[in-house]
Amino acid sequence: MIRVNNLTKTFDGFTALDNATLTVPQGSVYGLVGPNGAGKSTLLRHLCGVYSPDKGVVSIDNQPIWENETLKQRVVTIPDDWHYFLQANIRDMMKFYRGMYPGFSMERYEKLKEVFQMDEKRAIRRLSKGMQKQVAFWLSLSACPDYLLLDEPVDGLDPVMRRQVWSLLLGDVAERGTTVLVSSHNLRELEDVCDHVGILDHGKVLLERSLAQLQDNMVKLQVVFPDGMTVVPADLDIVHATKIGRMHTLIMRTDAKTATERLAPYQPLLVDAIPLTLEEIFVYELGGADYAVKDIIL
Ligand SMILES: Nc1ncnc2c1ncn2[C@@H]1O[C@H](COP(=O)(O)OP(=O)(O)OP(=O)(O)O)[C@@H](O)[C@H]1O
Repeated sequence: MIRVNNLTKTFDGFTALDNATLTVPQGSVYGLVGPNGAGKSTLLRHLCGVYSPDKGVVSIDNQPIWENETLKQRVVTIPDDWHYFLQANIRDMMKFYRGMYPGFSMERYEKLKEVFQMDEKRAIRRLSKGMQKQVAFWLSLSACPDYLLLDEPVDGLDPVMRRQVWSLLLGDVAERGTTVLVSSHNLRELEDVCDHVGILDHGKVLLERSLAQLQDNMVKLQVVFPDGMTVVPADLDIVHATKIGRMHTLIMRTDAKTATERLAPYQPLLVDAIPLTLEEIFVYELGGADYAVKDIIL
């Protein structure tokens, strides 16, 4: 489990992380979402032990990661700007990873060669940006880490490779219990893969939730009320309502069963629960806050 408690980091008087607190449960895929400059990369650099906290605690499996060489061998990061030795080809970098990470599996490396289909003798600097990212995934997954930290991981990958990479990652989560923390600007991109989401803005974690919590707490219903009933009853806990013709679309802060029961006395002609997107849930969860939530996460 990853725990970040009241983490503060300041650069020359500028506060990049401001009392940030979050928890990434074991075996989860945690999406860290926030706009440019929110502090995502800075947080990830603390988690892989590159930065030391000014204040607060950053621990993995209850041990501080800072200057903890043994723990770092179980944590692999793919940063936004993945680094390689300038003259290295893929095989050279593989040897570097194999030396760094005791969990590195040559068998996995050979298997993944078939997925990524690249000539190991190719100089990495001659590869396209997207191909370099593929190499980063190839080597990182071969290292069989317990924790995988990904900064904007699929940027630069084509749609087919994105799907491929996500399927490999989710396979590792299911089979090996790998814990994945993934940062992104875009909640939409994380919708299908994350089971936990945290929102970071101006160095603060605005909220974090598990998907199960999110899905149980809010419901979207399409409702048609009987003739003559044009106004939605005020006693329903409605966070958002729209109407097209006779069809009301209601977002209510409860679960689908309770919502249907509460609508029953009004004898609706139709009640149909439809899925809420993660974006909708976050927008309405944060709806009362005095900032442009949509600008933060969409
Ligand atoms: N080494 C540094 N020195 C000075 N300021 C820094 C440093 N690293 C980060 N910052 C500042 O901290 C803030 C957060 O930066 P960070 O790179 O963590 O944001 P981010 O959420 O990853 O952004 P992006 O989505 O654009 O990559 C920014 O204002 C950035 O300028």
